[in-house]
This record gives sequence, C-alpha cells and structure tokens, in this order.
Amino acid sequence: MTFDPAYNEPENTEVLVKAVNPGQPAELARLFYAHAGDAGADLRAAEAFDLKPFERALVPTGVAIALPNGYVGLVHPRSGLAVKQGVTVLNAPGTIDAGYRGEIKVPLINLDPERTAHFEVGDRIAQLVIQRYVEARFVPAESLPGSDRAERGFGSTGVA
Ligand SMILES: O=c1ccn([C@H]2C[C@H](O)[C@@H](COP(=O)(O)OP(=O)(O)OP(=O)(O)O)O2)c(=O)[nH]1
Repeated sequence: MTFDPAYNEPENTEVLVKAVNPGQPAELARLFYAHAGDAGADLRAAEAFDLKPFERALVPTGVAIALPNGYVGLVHPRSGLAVKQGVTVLNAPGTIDAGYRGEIKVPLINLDPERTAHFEVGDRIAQLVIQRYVEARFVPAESLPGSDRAERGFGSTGVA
C-alpha cells in the first residue's frame, strides 16, 4: 500500500550516500525508507559485534553522506531493538551535521541487565531521520520578552 497522496507533503531533497569501505556488502550503503511515510531510513552494522549487559560500543555503519546545507541527520533508536533487546542509542538523537563527511557511527548501549545482544553485519541498529534546521542569530539581551510560562519548568505543572 502506498501513502495516501491526500496526506503527502512531498518535500524531499537529494542526499549523496557513499560506501565507506570498497569491499563492503552493497546493501550496507543503500539508505532507503522501508515504507512510504516512514521518517527514518535504517542504518546497518558494518561489522559483527556483541554487547554485554550495560556495555556500549561505537558501531560503524559503512556509510558517509553529504547533506545539503540547512539539513541535519538525526540518529534515532529503533523501537524494536529497545523493546526486545534493551539496546538503544546512547546519545539519542545523534546529530549528523550537514558538513560532516565521515562515516556515520552509532553509539549503542545494551541496557538489558542479563542478556548479551549479538549483531551481524547488515543488522539494522538505528534509523536516520533527515530534517531541516534553522540557523539562529544569537543576540545578547539584558531582558527577555514576557510569556505565559515565564520561568516555570521542571515539573511545575505536576508529574501525573
Ligand atoms: O551519533 C552520532 C553523532 C555524531 N556523529 C558524527 C557526525 C557529526 O557531525 C559529528 C560530530 O558530532 P557531535 O557534534 O555530536 O560531536 P561532538 O562530541 O560535539 O564532537 P565534535 O567536537 O567533533 O563536534 O560526529 C556520528 O557519526 N554519529
């Protein structure tokens, strides 16, 4: 089934994707959306590894990308990995800057207290979401405009 075109906002941009290692399996360097309407394209492990309980590792993905200026790549966890294995992205969401041309790597952590998680080459470890960002002009100010929330935060509305 395709995405209902009535709800389709067709903003898109070209992103160049390069295989980092010449001999790596071709599917590693293919970034794509599994379903129409998906926000994230899966990132895959370029090497096999184990994560013992509470162990972390910086996992290579075998891909480097060139984002147009004004776009950022955000590396999000996969919910299935989190729910089934307790494995998540330690720095979620990881930030891939538009100017970064190096290999995308994913800091993963195994939060399962008992089970070691095993990954093979090509296993999906995280997902890459491409978004626009705004470059701010940071302006020093003596005072800030008023607002409804003002300085209240950190649970000021209660916790439930
Ligand atoms: O999960 C991540 C996060 C970052 N990066 C790459 C792309 C990013 O553009 C670069 C720098 O990331 P970040 O700004 O988060 O790192 P930093 O710790 O602030 O290091 P730096 O001093 O290099 O900016 O590292 C990844 O490959 N994976």
